[in-house]
Amino acid sequence: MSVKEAGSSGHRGQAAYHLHIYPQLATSESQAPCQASCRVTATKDSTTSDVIQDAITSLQLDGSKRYVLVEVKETGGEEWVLDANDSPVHRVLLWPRRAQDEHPQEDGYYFLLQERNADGTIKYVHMQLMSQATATRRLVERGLLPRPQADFDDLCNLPELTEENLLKNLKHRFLQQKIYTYAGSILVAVNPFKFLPIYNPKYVKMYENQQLGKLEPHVFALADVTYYAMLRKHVNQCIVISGESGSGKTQSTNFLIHCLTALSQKGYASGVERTILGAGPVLEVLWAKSHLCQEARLSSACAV
Ligand SMILES: Nc1ncnc2c1ncn2[C@@H]1O[C@H](COP(=O)(O)OP(=O)(O)OP(=O)(O)O)[C@@H](O)[C@H]1O
Repeated sequence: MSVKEAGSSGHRGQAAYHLHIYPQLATSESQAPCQASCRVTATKDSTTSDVIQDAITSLQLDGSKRYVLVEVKETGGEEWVLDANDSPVHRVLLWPRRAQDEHPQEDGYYFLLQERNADGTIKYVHMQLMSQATATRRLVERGLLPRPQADFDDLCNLPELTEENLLKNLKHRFLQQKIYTYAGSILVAVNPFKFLPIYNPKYVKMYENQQLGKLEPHVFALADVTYYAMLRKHVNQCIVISGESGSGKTQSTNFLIHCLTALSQKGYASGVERTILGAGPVLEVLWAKSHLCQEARLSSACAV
């Protein structure tokens, strides 16, 4: 992140800007890098020394040590050590417009706060990691590696399949109101507990006769491939819906039936859907009674 105009509250009535500064320092004992970042308010007249001083205060760093401010430009991985009298705000105003707004550090254009050694050279931490990251970035820029993707609509495409990555991906998508994610031909649904406007006839039409995975994951896509597989192969199809209590199985069944009846009727105002949905609870009871096993509560069936 870089700079954000903060109105005219700066020194001497000048426009003030927020500079985002990422410390790249090693703590003396563990040599683990310091992670926090800070936001410093500066004007065009603020020098690098002023900004470093504010960052030291904000990050509660050891003021007896010497620090440098390094401007990082993503393009080409350029890094520039600022002189004590340079104006960091002036540097930022030369960045592309989009880079001047707040953005994640991985999008480039930011400041690093690094420590100087006694001889004036910069004390680099995690050189290996940094050069690895720079090398990867350059390979991406040259098109030799795929661009890192923000989220994956199919969990099978995760670069590293770990529980943490999987949950992170589901959460990232959920926060963008993308409640459905594929895992191959399996559809994972995260219960939003609120109505989302993604179940109207427009969506039935959009997913009709489309290959699974071509469009954004959706329960209608599953209904559609099942319906057309039945028509093509003349074989009964089965959709298994599983999840803990309250996860949205009944709701998903209703959406599936809604889509299946719409596809079979080619009209959306049919009474068939209401009849099938109305029969659901009765079918569930019959199913549970005919399967007198311990898991009866967890099982239900609906034949259309
Ligand atoms: N896709 C969805 N969109 C909006 N709300 C949903 C969705 N799925 C589930 N819900 C909400 O979650 C509630 C619980 O869902 P549902 O009754 O389908 O769970 P269930 O898995 O069938 O539970 P149980 O196993 O206890 O019968 C619903 O009443 C509904 O409010």
